[in-house]
Amino acid sequence: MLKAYSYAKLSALEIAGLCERNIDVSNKISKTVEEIIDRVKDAGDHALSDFAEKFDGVIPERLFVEKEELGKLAAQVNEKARKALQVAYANIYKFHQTQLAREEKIETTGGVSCWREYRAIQKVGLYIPGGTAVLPSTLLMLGIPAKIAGCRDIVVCCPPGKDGKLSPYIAYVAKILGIEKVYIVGGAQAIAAMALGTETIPKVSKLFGPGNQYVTRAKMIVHSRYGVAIDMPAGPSEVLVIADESCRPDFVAADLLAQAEHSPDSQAILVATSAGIIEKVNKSLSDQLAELPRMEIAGKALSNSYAIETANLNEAVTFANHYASEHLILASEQYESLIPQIRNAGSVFLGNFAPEAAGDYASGTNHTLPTSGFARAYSGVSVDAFVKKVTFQHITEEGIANLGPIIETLAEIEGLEAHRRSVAIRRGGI
Ligand SMILES: NC(=O)c1ccc[n+]([C@@H]2O[C@H](COP(=O)([O-])OP(=O)(O)OC[C@H]3O[C@@H](n4cnc5c(N)ncnc54)[C@H](O)[C@@H]3O)[C@@H](O)[C@H]2O)c1
Ligand SMILES: N[C@H](CO)Cc1c[nH]c[nH+]1
Ligand SMILES: [Zn+2]
Repeated sequence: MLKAYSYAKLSALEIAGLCERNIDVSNKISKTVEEIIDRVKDAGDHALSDFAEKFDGVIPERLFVEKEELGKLAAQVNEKARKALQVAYANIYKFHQTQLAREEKIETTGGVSCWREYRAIQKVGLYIPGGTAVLPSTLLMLGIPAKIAGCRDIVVCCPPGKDGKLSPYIAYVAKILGIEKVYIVGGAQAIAAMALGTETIPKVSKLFGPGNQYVTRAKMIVHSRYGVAIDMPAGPSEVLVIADESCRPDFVAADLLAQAEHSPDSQAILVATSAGIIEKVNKSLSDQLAELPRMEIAGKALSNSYAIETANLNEAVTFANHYASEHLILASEQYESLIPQIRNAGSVFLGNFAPEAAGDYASGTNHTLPTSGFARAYSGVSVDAFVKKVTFQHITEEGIANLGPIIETLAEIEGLEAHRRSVAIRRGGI
């Protein structure tokens, strides 16, 4: 099932090639997305309806979901689902609540104090995927930190279901979060709408959320073209599992399939310390794949994935650091000793009993994470992403007397006389 490579036989170039994914080499996705953005800019809501018909096969009656309709949809959610969403909400809230620690005021020089204060980003746009599967869990993952941060205007966009309506689960989560601005729009057009504003959809300052390659590319383009901030590129899901002899091959296969079922362009990578483990996992993959409702999607993702045999766990972690996966699972009893070596990963799952689905839904950590190697430089979503950190400083007369000569010398070095004078004038003479 998974094509296998031996790490020892791979050149640096081949390793780099294996680590590349979802790169729009022919610019095909970029071109499509640019056209969508331009159309939304020119035709606003009208373009949104056209694209809904073209890509979703339905035109929603209204883009905005009125409060009453939101309530009616939410009421359709059964008790079991409500309970599960509430437990997930409570755990995610608990984990995220502690993320805004107050920072101390620091006196850097006598009379000179500096500190930072958090300020919520006022207008944020949350994209909730809904192409092949509607993800109410994503609304929890984005809505909870936005609320904790104190964002004032929270706009949510989600593609229409086959009936042209919003999913009742999304409506229910919006209700528990107290979010009222919910719009039935999906894809790159939703990103363009929130970035530029339309007759109905408000323009926001920062965009959040995962999505397919069109959505992710759209976020990157509106960021560079229109200066709208984005959380990070969070595209097709991926997982890398490091496994040694202490792993459970059937658990490993189940975790690989859990990510593979997201989309055909997802990647599920196995890095194992023996060919025997790869063989066992491959056997289990075939057995388990045959039972999945989303077998076709998962099968395509697996054909776009691979396994690597390494000599030991250290080598396996070295590869994982190159790959920089969205999710990293350490399916080994030795997981603790590997933690300090991990450099690049969005979210890490330790031991044989930590399925990645736990982080997807309910353990408490955020599931909106960097893909395609962006975990080398980006973190997943947290409360931090919804705030700006503003620095403050207060300097007394004594403070400027203490630090002034240093500032004046630095201004002289840079040849910026007005800078020097702005200090000198306070010290009693230019
Ligand atoms: N990285 C993360 O944190 C994370 C989290 C959850 C999900 N995901 C990923 O999100 C993605 C969800 O994808 P999805 O497609 O199911 O939902 P989606 O909501 O991202 O995309 C659906 C939209 O894509 C647009 N679209 C579809 N085909 C198109 C085409 N040919 N041209 C232009 N636009 C087109 C349509 O407008 C449609 O509404 C998956 O790849 C999943 O792996 C990632
Ligand atoms: N695995 C996804 C992030 O890549 C998140 C998710 C939502 N629902 C199920 N899974
Ligand atoms: Zn998932």
